[in-house]
Parts: sequence; C-alpha cells; structure tokens
Amino acid sequence: MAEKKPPLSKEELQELREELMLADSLTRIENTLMILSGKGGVGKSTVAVNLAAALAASDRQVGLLDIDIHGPSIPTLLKLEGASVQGQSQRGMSPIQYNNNLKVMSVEFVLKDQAHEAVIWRGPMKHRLIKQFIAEVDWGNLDFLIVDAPPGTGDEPLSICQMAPPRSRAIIVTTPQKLALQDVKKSIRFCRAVEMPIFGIVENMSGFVCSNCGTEHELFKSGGGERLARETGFKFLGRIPLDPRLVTASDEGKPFVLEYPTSAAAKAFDRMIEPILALSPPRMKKH
Ligand SMILES: Nc1ncnc2c1ncn2[C@@H]1O[C@H](COP(=O)(O)OP(=O)(O)OP(=O)(O)O)[C@@H](O)[C@H]1O
Repeated sequence: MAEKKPPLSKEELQELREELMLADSLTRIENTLMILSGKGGVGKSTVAVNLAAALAASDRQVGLLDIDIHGPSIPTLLKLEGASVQGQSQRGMSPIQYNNNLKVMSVEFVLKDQAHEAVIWRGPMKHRLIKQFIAEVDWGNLDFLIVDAPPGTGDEPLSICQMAPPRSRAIIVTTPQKLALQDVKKSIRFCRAVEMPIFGIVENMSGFVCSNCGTEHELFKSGGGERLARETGFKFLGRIPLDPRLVTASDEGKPFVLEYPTSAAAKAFDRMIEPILALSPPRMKKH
C-alpha cells in the first residue's frame, strides 16, 4: 500500500514546526507520548489513561490531552464529564488538575456537545482547533504529556502528529488478532510518513485472566505484538490481559491501575512504564 501523503507541503510543515518550537507552553514539556492505534476500539484511551495515572503515581508531572474531536472519552474515563476549562493564562487554556501530579485537557471541556457533532468541523477549522489544543494549553512544567489521538491513519491523526510538540514519540496499541496486527504495520508506515519516532508497541486484550481462579486463558493467539515488535525492531512494551474489571473501572471513571494495583493488568502497566520513566529521572525536590 502506498504511504499516505501528509496534507501540508514541506515548507508549510517546516514553518509550523518552527512556530511550535517557539510556543512557550511547549518548551516546558520534557517528553510527549502520542498514543496511536491503526483502528478503533483496541483500548487506546484505556492505555492512555492508565499510563498517565501510573506515571503520575510514580511522582512525575503528567499531562493527559484528549484530542479525539469526534469521540473524546477521557472525561468519562476520569469522571470529569461536565467539567470545563479552568481559565486562561498568557500561555493558554488552563487544564483540569485531576490530582497533585496529573492535569487533564479534553476537547470536550471546551466544545461540550459540539464535540460530538463531527460534521461541523471542516478542514481548516479542524486544523486550527488541533493547533490550539497542542500549542495553547498552559501545562506548566511536565515530565510527560500523554496524547490520546483519534484512531486510524486518516487526516486528523495526521494533522495531530504533524503538529506534535518537539520530542514526541509514538506508542502504538494493538490487539492480538491478525487484522489488528496488520493495522499496526499501517501505523508504522504512518509514523514514518510524519517522521514520528516510535517508542514502542503495546499488545492489549492479550489473554484473559479468570477472576475466580486467576488462571490466564488465550482467547486469540497472543504474542503477535511482541513478534511484530521483534521483526520491526521496535521496543515491545508489554501485554495487557483482558480483565472485565477494566470495563467497570472505566465506566465508573476510575483509573484501573489505582483501583486494582495488584492485578495482572496493573502489573503489566507497571512494567510498561519502566522504560518510559527512564526518559525523565525524578526531579530534585525543592525544600
Ligand atoms: N485490557 C482490557 N480488558 C478489558 N476491557 C478492555 C481492555 N482494554 C480496553 N477495554 C475496553 O474496551 C473498550 C474500548 O476501549 P477504549 O475506549 O480504550 O478503546 P479505543 O481504542 O480508545 O477506542 P476508540 O476507537 O473509540 O478511541 C472499553 O469498553 C474498554 O473498557
């Protein structure tokens, strides 16, 4: 399949990147991780929320940006529905402080019901909106910005990745089924086209842990994500098993890793964040 051609010309892209490099709100973000998936429903938002919560629990300053214009789900996953932007500073919109170490911004906090009326967002408007959410949020000093991007490899994720802050890397989420793995290959080609380095691959819904006996069962052949990571040379960040409690925790708006810290899925997240934490060693505490 031919690689997707980015909608901006090389010159426009260069100009945009220079502009973003200068954006004051972005200079204070050490690392950005774009959570991507080749198709919807593989658990991208679940991974984004739990990664952000686990990194924040490890004493890092974390921002979570939900920039899925057509289906923002972070407000529901963190019980922040109905919340709106806290104000505006010179640097931009103030995000919502979820806990001491975690701030959240979602298109839903600004657009409310309009966010679901996808049809009104035409090309240039969408582009402006995405740029505003990337460059005009006053995050303060962050060790990590986690971005929940829309699924797929269409125009929106493309614009978002083109406008990604400096020092951005992608984490690709997949599930073990063959088709989903083909979608990862599509995401890899996509990242190459937008020159986004890939940090690693996560295999979600990989095996099922029985809540009665604790035994792990395979529903689909698992391990495909790991094999693919080996073949492509990208880091394999781990397998997260299917756990029905993840669905209930999400419905109740509670990060699973904080609710069930000893579960197999939470431990998978703990292992996953190790190489991520290494990107940003703990800051010296000021006394
Ligand atoms: N490991 C898991 N175990 C059980 N359920 C899971 C797991 N991961 C995700 N889910 C559930 O799968 C559903 C889809 O997850 P999620 O919304 O995170 O996917 P997504 O890829 O972000 O979807 P979208 O394409 O809408 O952005 C949710 O109901 C979520 O609770």
